[in-house]
Amino acid sequence: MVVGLTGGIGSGKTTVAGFFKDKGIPVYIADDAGKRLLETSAEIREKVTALIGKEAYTGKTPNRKHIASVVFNESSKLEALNGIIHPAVAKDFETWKSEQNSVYVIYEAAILFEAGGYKKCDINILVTASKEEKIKRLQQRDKSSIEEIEARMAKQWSDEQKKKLADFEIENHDLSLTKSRVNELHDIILKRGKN
Ligand SMILES: CC(C)(COP(=O)(O)OP(=O)(O)OC[C@H]1O[C@@H](n2cnc3c(N)ncnc32)[C@H](O)[C@@H]1O)[C@@H](O)C(=O)NCCC(=O)NCCS
Ligand SMILES: Nc1ncnc2c1ncn2[C@@H]1O[C@H](COP(=O)(O)OP(=O)(O)OP(=O)(O)O)[C@@H](O)[C@H]1O
Repeated sequence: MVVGLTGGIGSGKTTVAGFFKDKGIPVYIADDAGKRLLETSAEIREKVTALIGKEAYTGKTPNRKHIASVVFNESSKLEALNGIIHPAVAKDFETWKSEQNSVYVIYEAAILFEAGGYKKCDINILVTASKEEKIKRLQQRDKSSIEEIEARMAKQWSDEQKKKLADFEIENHDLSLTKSRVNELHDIILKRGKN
């Protein structure tokens, strides 16, 4: 089974994915794969340079801050970038999945619902936190400005929209409660795998 795991920026989805990993579950992080492919695929480099301009890369190294400043302020460019990265990530995930030996794997993606990836998952989990908590965590983690954070939030669906499509929610406030919820969902997923 493929279990999709998502949540808005700063909700704590990578932290939650880490708790599943601690239980021995293979975890694929689409954000990381996207970054790796942006760096290593010559085909993607060519397409992204054509879309964003020469400033997108310094040599072969992507200038992610510059790319982000362009796409999160211009929706058509974000859509085009998604159109370049998402099919490559989907292909990479299929290869990775075929190499795993587990009742289920976790597919962690920031825009699982927005981009439609949830349709390919057997179960979908949404990680939530309040807007204030998310902003506080991101400011601490990335030293991001409120404007940068809000520009990304504006490109994502609200939790209310996502909840309609999610099978389960993990409210991520207190980390020990989050961990217990992961244990509970792990048991539920294993049971489903047996049916
Ligand atoms: C624009 C890029 C270069 C910015 O890189 P950066 O290191 O600043 O951010 P990172 O990739 O770590 O993403 C951090 C968060 O930004 C948000 N975010 C990233 N991509 C998107 C997107 N396409 N739409 C909405 N929010 C997004 C998510 O909440 C994500 O968790 C990068 O995010 C990117 O290539 N995005 C487009 C491809 C994509 O959708 N990747 C994510 C899943 S494959
Ligand atoms: N329950 C929590 N209490 C306090 N801090 C937390 C909690 N959950 C996560 N964090 C911290 O908040 C930050 C954001 O968490 P994390 O990176 O897991 O979120 P994310 O949803 O994957 O973020 P992004 O959307 O940017 O990829 C991290 O520094 C993490 O250590």
